[in-house]
Amino acid sequence: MKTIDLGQDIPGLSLITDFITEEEEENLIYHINQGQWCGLGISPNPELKRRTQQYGHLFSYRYRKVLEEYGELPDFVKSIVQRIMSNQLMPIHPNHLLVNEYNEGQGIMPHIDAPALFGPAILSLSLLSACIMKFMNPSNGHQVDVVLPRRSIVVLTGDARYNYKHGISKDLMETAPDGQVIQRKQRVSFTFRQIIAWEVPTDEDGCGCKKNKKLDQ
Ligand SMILES: O=C(O)CCC(=O)C(=O)O
Ligand SMILES: [Fe+2]
Repeated sequence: MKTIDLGQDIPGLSLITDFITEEEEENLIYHINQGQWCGLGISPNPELKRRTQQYGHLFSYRYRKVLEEYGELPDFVKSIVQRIMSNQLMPIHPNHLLVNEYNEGQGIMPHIDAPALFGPAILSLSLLSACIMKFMNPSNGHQVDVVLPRRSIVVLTGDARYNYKHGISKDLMETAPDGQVIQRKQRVSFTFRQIIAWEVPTDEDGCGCKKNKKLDQ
């Protein structure tokens, strides 16, 4: 495990490499392969252009609110959550786990995770394939590309969480700022978050984007 503080590029951004072992990665993939996927026409969240699974709570992208509490995060992530807490990566226990699958040619549009709904730390664990996460501050256009290696966890707090959009391109091949070429294969990510409210107050735009615009597809 090695912590890389990226605060010089974007305040509040850090990356921990080798956060999990290869055996742990295999075990996580084994368990999600037993789970129910949604997205790509399948409810809940049929409109998503990638497959997802949610644990802890069910968040609806269409209605931009939490619809249901499922209960505790599953046993197969308990040791990972303990590691998150013992390394003080989150101020409060995560109560939402979002699993995203990106096959070749799939990505996620630049977005800010709804500030009114999710807590101050957003963590994302990368499995099976590396990718580049693109950060962009809409108020000044500042852009930073960060390589997320396989089995690393990226931590977004402060500016990185609230003032920068993050997204992942659909490109099959990407070049990192250091010249490293990343060949995208199937990537699965585990995003750990704390749900702090079930819906955005009606007079507030909780996602940092235009009203009625879909949240983060
Ligand atoms: O796949 C990732 O690492 C990021 C996912 C993400 O940003 C999200 O679902 O809000
Ligand atoms: Fe996000």
